[in-house]
Amino acid sequence: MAAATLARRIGRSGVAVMKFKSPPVNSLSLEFLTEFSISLEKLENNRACRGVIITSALPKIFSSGLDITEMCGKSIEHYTEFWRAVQEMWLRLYGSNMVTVAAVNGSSPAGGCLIALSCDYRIMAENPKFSIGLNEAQLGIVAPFWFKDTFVNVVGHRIAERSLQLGSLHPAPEAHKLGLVDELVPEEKLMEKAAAVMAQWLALPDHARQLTKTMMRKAVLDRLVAHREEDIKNFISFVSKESIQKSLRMYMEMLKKKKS
Ligand SMILES: CCCCCCCC/C=C\C=C\CC(=O)SCCNC(=O)CCNC(=O)[C@H](O)C(C)(C)COP(=O)(O)OP(=O)(O)OC[C@H]1O[C@@H](n2cnc3c(N)ncnc32)[C@H](O)[C@@H]1OP(=O)(O)O
Repeated sequence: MAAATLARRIGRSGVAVMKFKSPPVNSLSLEFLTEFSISLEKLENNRACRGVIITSALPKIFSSGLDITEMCGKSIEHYTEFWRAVQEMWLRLYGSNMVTVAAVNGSSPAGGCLIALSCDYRIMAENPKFSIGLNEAQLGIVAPFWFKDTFVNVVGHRIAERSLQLGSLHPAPEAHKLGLVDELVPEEKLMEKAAAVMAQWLALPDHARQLTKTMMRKAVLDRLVAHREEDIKNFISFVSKESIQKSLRMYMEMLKKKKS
């Protein structure tokens, strides 16, 4: 696959490093999501792999979230395939038996934030120009219940409610204060710190850690599994509305104008 180049390396420590590399902004296209899920599945099935560090190969951007062009002016069949791929990615990452550490080395709005939230631990570069959050409301769209559940499980109900309603993108220091990221480190120390955190988590017996993780996350995962088709239908009916299409088009235009 060409668009989403994901470098993987499993060291002697049993840790893979996955680097998003889909210029210009690592947006989560259907192709990217499919490749990401396949990569996770391969690592999950590799007994030599016990943990994965997820980061970006691009400067300043971890991931710009779902590829908005995948949600604009496409067919029902396309929306169905795209949303199933988004669900699949989350089910694999949030439900992973591996230790997952996000080394967030750039901005991470919406779907990018979901990826970080789905990991076991988040370390972010301490650059106030980098921001992270579920900003869907700013685009005139609504974060689905499982994005919300994942967010609540990290920061708690009150912070999630305020942040989601306002569609806030939190600069790194604020994200740390809110508990949205666990640690801030200078950018050049990010991978070193991620490896140290990984070693700490891998020092425990896998079975005890994995069963505990399942216990903590199962209810939220089961909720999407039980309502997967309904969630796809909701997405299609939401995104097919002309008012939503208009909001998405205006948002894309705003992004382009910002450049000129
Ligand atoms: C009732 C219940 C119903 C439930 C229904 C559920 C419905 C849920 C539906 C959807 C959920 C969506 C979640 C998402 O993830 S939406 C995506 C949100 N993402 C963003 O808001 C980020 C937008 N991008 C930016 O803010 C910036 O691009 C940034 C990432 C900060 C990088 O800035 P910069 O380095 O300055 O780069 P540019 O802005 O110049 O961007 C370069 C080009 O990339 C294009 N771009 C950027 N982001 C996206 C994206 N997410 N998708 C597609 N394309 C993107 C941008 O337009 C530039 O393109 P070009 O060079 O052609 O001008």
